[in-house]
Amino acid sequence: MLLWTRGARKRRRARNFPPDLQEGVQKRKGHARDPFFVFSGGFCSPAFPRRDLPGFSFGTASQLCQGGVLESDGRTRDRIIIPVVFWLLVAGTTRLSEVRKFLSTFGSVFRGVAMTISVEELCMVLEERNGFPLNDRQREVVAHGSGPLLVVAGPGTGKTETLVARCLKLLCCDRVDPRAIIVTTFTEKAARNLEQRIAGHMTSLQERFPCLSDININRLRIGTLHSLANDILQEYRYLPYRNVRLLDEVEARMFIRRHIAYEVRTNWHEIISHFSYLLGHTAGGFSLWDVVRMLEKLFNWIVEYRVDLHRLQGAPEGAYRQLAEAYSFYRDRLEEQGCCDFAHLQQLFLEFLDSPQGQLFLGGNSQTGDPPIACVLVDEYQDTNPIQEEIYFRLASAEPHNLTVVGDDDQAIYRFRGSTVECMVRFSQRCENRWNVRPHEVRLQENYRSDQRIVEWYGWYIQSFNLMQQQGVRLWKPMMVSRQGIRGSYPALGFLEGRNINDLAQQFATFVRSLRDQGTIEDYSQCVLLLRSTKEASRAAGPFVSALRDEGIPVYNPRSKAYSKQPEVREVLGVLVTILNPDGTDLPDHVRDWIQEASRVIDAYPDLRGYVERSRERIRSAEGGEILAEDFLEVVYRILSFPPFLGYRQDPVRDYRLSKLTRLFESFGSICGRRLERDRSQPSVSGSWLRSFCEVLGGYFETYGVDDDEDEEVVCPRGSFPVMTIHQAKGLEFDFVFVGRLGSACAPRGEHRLEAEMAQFRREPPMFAFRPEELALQDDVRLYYVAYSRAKYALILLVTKDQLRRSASETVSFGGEGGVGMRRRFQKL
Ligand SMILES: Nc1ncnc2c1ncn2[C@@H]1O[C@H](COP(=O)(O)OP(=O)(O)OP(=O)(O)O)[C@@H](O)[C@H]1O
Repeated sequence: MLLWTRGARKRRRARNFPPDLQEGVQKRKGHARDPFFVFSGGFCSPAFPRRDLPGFSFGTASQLCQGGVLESDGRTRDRIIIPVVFWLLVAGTTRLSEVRKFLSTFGSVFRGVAMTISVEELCMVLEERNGFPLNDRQREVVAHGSGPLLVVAGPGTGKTETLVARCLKLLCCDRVDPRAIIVTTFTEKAARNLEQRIAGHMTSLQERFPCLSDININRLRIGTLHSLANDILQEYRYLPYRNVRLLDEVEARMFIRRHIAYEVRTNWHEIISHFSYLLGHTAGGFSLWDVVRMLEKLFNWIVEYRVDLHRLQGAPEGAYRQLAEAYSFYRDRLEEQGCCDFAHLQQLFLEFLDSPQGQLFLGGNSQTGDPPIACVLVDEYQDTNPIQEEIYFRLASAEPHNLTVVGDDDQAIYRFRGSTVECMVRFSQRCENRWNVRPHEVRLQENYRSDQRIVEWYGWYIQSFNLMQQQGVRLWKPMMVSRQGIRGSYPALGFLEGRNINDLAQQFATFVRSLRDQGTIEDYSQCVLLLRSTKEASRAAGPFVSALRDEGIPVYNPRSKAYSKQPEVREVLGVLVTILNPDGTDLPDHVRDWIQEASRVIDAYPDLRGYVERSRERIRSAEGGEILAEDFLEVVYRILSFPPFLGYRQDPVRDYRLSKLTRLFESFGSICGRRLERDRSQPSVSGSWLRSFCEVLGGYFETYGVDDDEDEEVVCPRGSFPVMTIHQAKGLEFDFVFVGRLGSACAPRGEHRLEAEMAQFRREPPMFAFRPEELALQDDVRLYYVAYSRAKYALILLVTKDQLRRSASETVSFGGEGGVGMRRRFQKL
């Protein structure tokens, strides 16, 4: 259906229409005929050849109605709605508000206008694409109308798929403007995954229902809360965020080291002695990097847990008052240097939401055509922190508070990064207190991942702890059921028992080998070994990794913290220092090692050697204090342009490592400067710059350990056996899951003590307070719960005899009944 008007009077009226229609009017201005309004969806049949009309703009009736829910059969649409709208336009009632009023009044009578599809039609297309129908609970989430919604989704219950379907329902059935929807999740990788799934489904939906073809999902606001906050603050050119450089994690640490750590060590040392528990040791002798680690945690905590600074300043204990001073000092330095870290980005975003610009963002901006924020969808809500919780509540502050949160409180394992499960556990209470609305709650309980015996085991496991039954620890859930129908010919729950760790590792490697030799698995990447730490040290993954390698099984262990030990990394570092300090004077031992490794490649590759010699000569012959032509990063890029580094870049793993190194160099350069100056007394670049280069980068590797980057698309390369931390395996699934290093004591760690201690300073204290020991146990139980729920066909525990002997008291990994209960349920292999 096509509507058009003639003459200037009508054209003036057209200004009342949404911007994209106006644009169409403008485009047609110079044409012989006067403007066309082409309404897609309900106003034109699906077969209408819209793409054949270049220069025309298309609008939908729901854009007119601003996202009202409108559905109808074609007859109602063609015979009643369209003629009446046509009549309204011809009769001169082209005021948008009147057309809207008509549509919303009669839309409900006729069940709307068919530029939308029904939830059934949506689910049908999703089912065709996925190969499975959504279950009733999942449909309930998808079909939920308005108001807050809490989805408690156990492992493998398809929560991501359900969230994707709900987002599509808002777009296709409710016709909410994509710009009015915010979708967030915990990591960039997960955000991209959501985006891809939505885009994939949307393509099929648009092919099937051409009336949806005007939906542009590129306009969806989808990402992590950090990335969205950054984009929105820039888009709105929020004054306090203009010309501000966002520091990434590495830069923020280097910033603290350069600008704050020394001050704290000299002026505010009570902080260091009081909070030394954050470093895992209590004795003195802290390096500057130790202080950085401590301050990073404290400053983030202050911002993310919304500490009341006045209360902290007024505390009787000196350490608290000093902390308040040090924090203010840090904030001032950030401001002075025009920088912002991730925690303060959230703080700024919260302030923005209260500003007039923020109100425009939330309430809609008629000038830019941005609609009001209508729906907020949050995945992995269990990993939220209090400042993020506040942001979500502000984003959804307009009635009817369309805030959908999805997560599993039992899989909250990121307290050490500042997340707290309390946001999820108290969500309903918070909605009631704040909005006087009780959210609709849906519990997804059908598991599509694991054998029923595995599902029963981890369901029992988490409930077997009295502590987990206490109020405020976890949400109530029904027992999960497995819908996968997986049943292997081998035990779903088994354990391997070794005389000692080396014997256990050997048994494990032989068992893995036999799985493949007997054809139970086709590829080692169908399995995984999950550990708390995958460092290849004797107390962590070392014995298992060696045993696998001895069996000839290739191992994939990207989080071994061995990044700085990789030859290509050390060679680049060594070549760089060889150039910058030609005489090799005043260098710490670890840097001498780099140089030694580099000398081998410099000797072996003439082009590289030529460049190194020329550069050294330039530095030697420069005047003291002279600024050199090439800055530090230019030298790095030149080094990488010569063999062997050029060749290394053909190998994806080495290429990742070198890219990561250049990112680290860039971070260092942005904080400590890139310009190279000839030292006044030595034939090298400035001694102080060189010292900070060696200390900062060398110290960084040592303090934080650096992991290899992982290929984001490939969980584990085919042919290799993955060894992963439990954190790393979150969200993944494997046919055979081995869990090792069980039963480690759950002593409270820094984050637990900090949370318990600092709760008194929070603007909004937690609803339920726990002791550090309780928090530690809860976290460890959740960690093993995540590990156990990754298994599809078989879960195999790796235990030593000694562990089993002690296991009556070591319930943390075996459940409330200890090893006795575990042995009853698991079969010895
Ligand atoms: N209704 C369904 N019928 C069959 N399979 C389903 C259904 N819903 C989801 N699945 C499948 O279940 C598996 C688990 O889904 P998904 O990865 O979204 O789980 P999850 O809830 O995010 O798990 P976790 O919390 O453990 O990461 C996926 O392979 C998904 O395709």
